[in-house]
Amino acid sequence: MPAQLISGREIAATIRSDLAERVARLKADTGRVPGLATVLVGEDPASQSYVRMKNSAAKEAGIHSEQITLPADTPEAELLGLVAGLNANPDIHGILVQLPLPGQIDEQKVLEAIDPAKDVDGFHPVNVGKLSTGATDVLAPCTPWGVIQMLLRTGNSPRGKHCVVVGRSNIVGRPMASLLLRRGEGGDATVTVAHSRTPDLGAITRQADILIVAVGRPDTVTADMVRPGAVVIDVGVNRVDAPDTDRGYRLVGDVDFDGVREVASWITPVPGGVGPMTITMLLSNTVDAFERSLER
Ligand SMILES: Nc1nc(=O)c2c([nH]1)NC[C@@H]1CN(c3ccc(C(=O)N[C@@H](CCC(=O)O)C(=O)O)cc3)C=[N+]21
Repeated sequence: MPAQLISGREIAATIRSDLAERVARLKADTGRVPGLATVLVGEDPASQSYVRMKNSAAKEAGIHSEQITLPADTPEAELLGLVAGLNANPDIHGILVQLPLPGQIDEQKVLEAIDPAKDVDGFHPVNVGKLSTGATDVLAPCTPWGVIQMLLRTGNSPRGKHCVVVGRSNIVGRPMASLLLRRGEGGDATVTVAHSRTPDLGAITRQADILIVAVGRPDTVTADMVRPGAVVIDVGVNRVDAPDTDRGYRLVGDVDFDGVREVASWITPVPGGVGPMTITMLLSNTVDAFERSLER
């Protein structure tokens, strides 16, 4: 029997409608709404489309959303100045600087300039440090946080399971491992982290009850690398040429979907899997950041 699909699109829609209700209630109670600022430097088409999707999703949930677009040759100092202004802006509770940034800008410096309380990406070293020391009152990076929600909402709690994470990036692999290791709901897993340079990757991935793949290369995981009955989460979003389509490309994940779906018990599609959850958890983090700002 082929694997059941984990529809990120459906789970995201449920969470977004809950968020919209939460925002409406907060607005009735406080007269204010959460505010999100997205900053895009340059004109990379994929980044433009992600930022557009983030803004429209925010507006649909009733979140105030501002998009700031700067030219590709913006000096680092100017971007740092913009971030300082957003840090001081009482109508903005979440700041997202779209990555990657152009070469003249030191990404780490920009991420460190964002007020940790407004860091809805969860990339500031203070938030990274808190998460990796097990804090639960922290803004968690959107993609791995979305993966946790997908697991919980399909009855696939990671508690007591062997989770294998393939990929060690700061935006997915490392925070994914931290979340799975945390005490409490969504955590309590046994975690192995592997990556593209792991020799005999299949020997590791075949041990997984839950296999999470975030490498950024199509066909990184094939059917022979998956234990029958495993849950497979595909974080990859790769554009591959497809001259016969309108857009000229097709999106595929890091997992050989057609092969692996015959072996796994559950699997996420691409598109319609983790991607929509990433955007949803950004909204969720923005509402959380707003609520915490009210408590201060
Ligand atoms: N500061 C920062 N934060 C990010 O969260 C961030 C970033 N920079 N840079 C780039 C990556 C990538 N990312 C995605 C978000 C949504 C989809 C998504 O919704 N994908 C749809 C399809 C979209 C399409 O059709 O192109 C899907 O998978 O169904 C994908 C990728 C966020 N990122």
